[in-house]
Amino acid sequence: MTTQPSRPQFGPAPNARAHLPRRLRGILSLNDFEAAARRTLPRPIFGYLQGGVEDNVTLQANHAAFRQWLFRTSVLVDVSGRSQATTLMGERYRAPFGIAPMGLCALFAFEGDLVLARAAEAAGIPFVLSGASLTRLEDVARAAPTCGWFQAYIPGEPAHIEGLVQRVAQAGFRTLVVTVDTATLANRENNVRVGFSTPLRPGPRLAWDGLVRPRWLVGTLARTLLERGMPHFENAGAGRGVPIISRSVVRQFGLRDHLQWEHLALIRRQWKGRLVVKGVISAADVERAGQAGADGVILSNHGGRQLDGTVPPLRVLQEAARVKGGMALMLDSGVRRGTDVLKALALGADHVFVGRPMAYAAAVGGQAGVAHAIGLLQDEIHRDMALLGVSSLAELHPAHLIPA
Ligand SMILES: Cc1cc2nc3c(=O)[nH]c(=O)nc-3n(C[C@H](O)[C@H](O)[C@H](O)COP(=O)(O)O)c2cc1C
Repeated sequence: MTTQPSRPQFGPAPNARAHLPRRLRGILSLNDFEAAARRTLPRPIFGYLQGGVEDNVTLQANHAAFRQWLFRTSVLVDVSGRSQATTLMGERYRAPFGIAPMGLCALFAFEGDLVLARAAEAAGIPFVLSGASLTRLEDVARAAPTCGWFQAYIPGEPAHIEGLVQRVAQAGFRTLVVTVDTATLANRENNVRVGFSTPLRPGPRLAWDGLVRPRWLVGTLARTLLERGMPHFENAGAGRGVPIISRSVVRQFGLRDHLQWEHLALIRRQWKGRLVVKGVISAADVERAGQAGADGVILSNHGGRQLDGTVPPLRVLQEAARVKGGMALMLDSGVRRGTDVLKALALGADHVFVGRPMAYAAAVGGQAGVAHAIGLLQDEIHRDMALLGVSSLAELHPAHLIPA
């Protein structure tokens, strides 16, 4: 037993959040960002970001999955030196979570991808740039030289794979995430209902949706058009894709329903950096990813945006942990709380990713908003580790959990 020098703990002071921009002061948890983003973003854009697929069975199950586990705590253990720093695929990160890849972030906030990348870089957590993003991947690589990962959808034609892989490597990314749960486009009825499409079609409805969100109209759309020009899909392949607003252009998604594990093996042969497979949801596929030479997998159901009724990743985590071999095992879909992060790590995850709340945070508060979101989750993990009775993440174990 060691005697600690006195380390006073202060409770929440009345002005504890005075340093935050006014818009962020009432945001006490990641969940609080959603309502604020709804007030900030035009209806079609918020709808695209928030939406799931069909009846939202998976979207709801993702959140319920974390509630199906409850903690067994250890008390009177010295947790004064606790740390949430972690090593993942040979890199050191300051927290066990990162920002999941999301398309179109430059529509949520001015320079949205850069805002997310810079906030992650400053906090020492990974940020995954989406292959459906509107910012040139080379610019994001500069903004997040140590924490930037790139996510690609496998181009349907093998000839296009090489060009993309070369471009990502030349930009300086060291981790390539290949998303594999998109054999075809999902049935996002929600997008139709809210008037969202890619490209967005200009018209009276879109104009009205923008006019009733003047802060977004001026601060994000007008500023982007003036300073950066019309956003395009920049990173779907080796070259530039279609613009985000157009009356007539049709976005070609390319056929992906013929892709197989051999295509992943082809990428493995060309990509010399770390390779992560995102969107697997079964132990059998985790094993196949390992056989194809992946360095890691992200268990994910795309945040409930692909096949409705897919099992939440948390439910398959333990079976995946048994077969992961030397791969890093990661998870996303529904992570909102420090307790969610600790539950996932206790069940075998090495790292988790958060999607929507980070985009909401960018919409509400730009880089300060994302920094606030990251800080909230870090604070929760730090507090929860103490209450749970662990000093390092390596101590987390299934024995910390009991089914609800
Ligand atoms: C608006 C939006 C766009 C997304 N775009 C992509 C994408 O381009 N590539 C990808 O692999 N996953 C994409 N995803 C899925 C996320 O990477 C992640 O799996 C999911 O958001 C995690 O669930 P959560 O939002 O509940 O945290 C997207 C998710 C959202 C909400």
